[in-house]
Amino acid sequence: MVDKALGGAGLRGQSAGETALCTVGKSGTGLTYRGYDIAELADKVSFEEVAYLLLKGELPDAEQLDAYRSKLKNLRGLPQPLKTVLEQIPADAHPMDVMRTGCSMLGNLETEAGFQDQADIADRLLAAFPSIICYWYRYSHDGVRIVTETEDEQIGAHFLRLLHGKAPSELHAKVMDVSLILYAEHEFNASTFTARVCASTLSDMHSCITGAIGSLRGPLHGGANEAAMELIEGMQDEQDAIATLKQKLADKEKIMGFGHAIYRESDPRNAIIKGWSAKLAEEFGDDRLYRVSVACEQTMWEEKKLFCNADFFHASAYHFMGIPTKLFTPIFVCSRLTGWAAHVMEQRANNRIIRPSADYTGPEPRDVPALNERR
Ligand SMILES: CC(=O)SCCNC(=O)CCNC(=O)[C@H](O)C(C)(C)COP(=O)(O)OP(=O)(O)OC[C@H]1O[C@@H](n2cnc3c(N)ncnc32)[C@H](O)[C@@H]1OP(=O)(O)O
Ligand SMILES: O=C([O-])CC(=O)C(=O)O
Repeated sequence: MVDKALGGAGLRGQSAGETALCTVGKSGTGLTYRGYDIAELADKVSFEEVAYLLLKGELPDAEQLDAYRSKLKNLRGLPQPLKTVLEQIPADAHPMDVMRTGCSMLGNLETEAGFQDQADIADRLLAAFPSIICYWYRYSHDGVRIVTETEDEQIGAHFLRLLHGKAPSELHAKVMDVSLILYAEHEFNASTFTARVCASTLSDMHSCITGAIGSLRGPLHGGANEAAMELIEGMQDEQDAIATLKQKLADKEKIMGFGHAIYRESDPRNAIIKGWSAKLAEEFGDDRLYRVSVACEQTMWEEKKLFCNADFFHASAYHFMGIPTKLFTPIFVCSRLTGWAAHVMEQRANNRIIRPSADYTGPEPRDVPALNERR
């Protein structure tokens, strides 16, 4: 029998294809990448190892990991025409639009000549995305042209160094690494499905990823981490959090960072990022945002049986690390690029154009009236 919540509109509960990349809501804590449980990956490996796992099929051995990290480090520079484009984008642009333009522009400069290039293009985007967003942000907000090549082994630490102009603390580097792991892959979510639909027409990698960025931008998907931050930053304390949420629920407002299309009781990524947010709050010295977040979590469960998804505690965690709210969803892009590209490759390897049918609800067949007969 179809779970009511998983039936109906939005293709909910319907299989739209096969994947060997990920399971959501099935085994272990409820999320696996190529068979490995998310909790174990977040505990034991780095984001570069997860990227390798998703893009190349297996976890790397020590030698492969070293070589992969060196390769990515060498791909962090941006071509001058791309920097010139980024310098034209105003400071008040939405950073997700910057990501979309950056990816698309790179597609003009480093076009995928054929599918034999796909793995290299994916690696290039993985290395270049933090450079694109931070180059634009630092130029448009601080007036500096940053050097995007750094010696950081890990992409999370590299991102924080580009953003803040100094090496991150060990704790911040660790949390960024875990965050990138948590966001890397999630089966047939809206943005990944966008990438696969585009791939199914045999389009190029940059087009698939550019489309996926557009889908992730919305507040019902990746944009929820920014919306969650906007919600909690106005809350003074736990009592305020409870009262605000009850009012919003009474007004039938959607609370961003809660609920999920597939999970029914919890999102396994939440407990992990929540734990790191608690540690960051302690270090930050002011735990208000953590406390109000916990009050929101309890209230939403008591009132609606709705739970925090991956985005909710990411808001406080990123804030504690000094990351501006508008860069939250671009970080998601820097991570999910791995899942998107892996899905594009998987789609290409066993492709049939994705073209579902629709249930027609329009008028019965009729004659075209002459112009002077139309009202
Ligand atoms: C990384 C990610 O992309 S995770 C998702 C991030 N998005 C958000 O956090 C946005 C807020 N959440 C939502 O809008 C939804 O929960 C979605 C988009 C994630 C899933 O949507 P759906 O699959 O349609 O949700 P679902 O079928 O479980 O909804 C059941 C009921 O709960 C309500 N509901 C679901 N989420 C919320 C919420 N966050 N706040 C208030 N009510 C909610 C729905 O309106 C629906 O009510 P109804 O039956 O009266 O219409
Ligand atoms: O799976 C979904 O629908 C949304 C989500 O959590 C993700 O993409 O990480």
